[in-house]
Amino acid sequence: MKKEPAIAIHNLNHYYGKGALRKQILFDINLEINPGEITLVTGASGSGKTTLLTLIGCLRSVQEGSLKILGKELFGTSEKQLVKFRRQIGYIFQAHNLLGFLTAKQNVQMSVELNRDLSPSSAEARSTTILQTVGLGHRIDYYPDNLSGGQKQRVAIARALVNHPKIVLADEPTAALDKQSGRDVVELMQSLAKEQGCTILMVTHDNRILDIADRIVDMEDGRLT
Ligand SMILES: Nc1ncnc2c1ncn2[C@@H]1O[C@H](COP(=O)(O)OP(=O)(O)OP(=O)(O)O)[C@@H](O)[C@H]1O
Repeated sequence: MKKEPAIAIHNLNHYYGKGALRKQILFDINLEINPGEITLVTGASGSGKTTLLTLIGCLRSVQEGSLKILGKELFGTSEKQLVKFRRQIGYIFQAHNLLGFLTAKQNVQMSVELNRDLSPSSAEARSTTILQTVGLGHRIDYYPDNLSGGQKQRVAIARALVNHPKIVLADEPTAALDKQSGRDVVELMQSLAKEQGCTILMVTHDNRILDIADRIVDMEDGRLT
C-alpha cells in the first residue's frame, strides 16, 4: 500500500496585496513529500520559498489550491484549526527567536508546557535530556546572550524537536553560522529526524549542506522547477 504523503500540495497559488496591487507570488505548486524525507528548497531571493514554508507551517491561510499536511486539508480551515495543526510542527528559523530572559532549558521547557499536558518536573527532565542530546548538557542554565550562534541554533533545534513533531520546517537554519557549525547543526537535525521518523523541509541558500537531502527542489519566480 502506498504511504500517505506527509505533505501533499496540488495546484497551489498564492497572492499578496489587494485590488490593483494584488500580485501573484506562487504559481501552480505541486509537491508531495513522504514521511521521513528530508527535502531542501533552494532558489533565488524573492522566489517565494518562505511564503511556501509559512503556508505549509499553517502560519498563513491557503487562498487557492489544495495543501494537506498529515492527511488533513488546510484549504478552508478555520484559524482555530490552523493553531491546532501548528502543534504537530516544529519550526526552526534563522532568527532563532529564543527568549532572552529565559535560559536554554527554560526556552525548551516552555515549548513542552505549551504543547503537552506534563507536570513541570517531567517537562524539565525532557528539556534537559534533549539539550544533552544536542550537545548542550553543559549550557542548560545559560541565557541566549551567553551562547554562540551555533549553540543558540542548537537550542532552537532542541525546542523544535522536544515534542517529537511529525514535520519540521526550517528556514535558513545555517545562514548565520560558520561552515563547521552549520554542518554540525544540519547533521544533528538529520540524525534526530531519522531517530524520530519526522519529515523535514528546509529552505536554504547554503550549498555546503545539499548532500544531507533526500531530495532538492528549486524555486524560480514562484514556480517549482
Ligand atoms: N507580506 C508580504 N506582502 C507583500 N509581498 C510580500 C510579502 N511577503 C513577501 N512578499 C513578496 O513575495 C515575494 C516572495 O517572497 P518570499 O519571502 O516568499 O521569498 P524567498 O524566496 O523566501 O526570499 P528570500 O530568500 O529572500 O527569503 C517577494 O517578491 C516578496 O517581496
